[in-house]
Amino acid sequence: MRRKFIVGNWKMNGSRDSIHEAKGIAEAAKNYPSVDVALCPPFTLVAGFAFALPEFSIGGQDCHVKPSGAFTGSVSAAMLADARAKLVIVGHSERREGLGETNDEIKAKCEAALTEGLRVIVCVGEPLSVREEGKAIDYVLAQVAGSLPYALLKDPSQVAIAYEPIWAIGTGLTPSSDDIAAMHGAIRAALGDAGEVMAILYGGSVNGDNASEILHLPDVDGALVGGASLTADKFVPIIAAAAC
Ligand SMILES: O=C[C@H](O)COP(=O)(O)O
Repeated sequence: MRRKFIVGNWKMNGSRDSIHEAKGIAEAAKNYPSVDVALCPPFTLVAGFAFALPEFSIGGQDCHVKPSGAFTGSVSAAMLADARAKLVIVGHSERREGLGETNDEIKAKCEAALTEGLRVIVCVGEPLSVREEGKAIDYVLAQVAGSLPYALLKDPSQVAIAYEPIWAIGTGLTPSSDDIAAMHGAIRAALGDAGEVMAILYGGSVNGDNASEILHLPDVDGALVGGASLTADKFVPIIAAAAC
């Protein structure tokens, strides 16, 4: 049985003072031991949060493919591990679409992260035009096939897929329950044996009101939450919904 996994992606939000929210979330998460909870703040806060909350999972939002070198502005998986991060998000659509990241780059980042002992969340998701053309499942399965480092998948539980339809991110829109279940089922089937243990998360406008319905759909093992993860009062109800 796969454990529910709820991950907060703070994107480019938060300051050192936000440790109060992170502590509130980490403290409340102890009340839901059946749920794995993690927070991915901006790079500047990773080490501070991770050292302040050693029992809790703090992660990065991206990593470079190389461990070190002349790559101005980049942070490696080895650096995240050194900062006591336990996981990293790769391939978020804000990087795929916004910065032109390719499946090959995302696969290499995934390999780098696994090599450093980090759990990896690989994001996939279709733009609205693809959904409207009726090609969303084919599009997402191609991203899954192209982004996962199958050769390195000795322990598939170290990898999670986050299905995030781009048009649902930060918009208040979500796919129908049937559409979410159909996509997650298709991803599960495509993963073969690895799909037995690999978590498949849903992301895109998850909040305290819709979390329970989404998290109890077939093949939905958790959520990647943006805006509603920034404060304990909004994020904790989503963790609680995963526990029920
Ligand atoms: O990584 C998180 C997702 O992009 C979802 O963001 P959102 O919950 O603000 O829609």
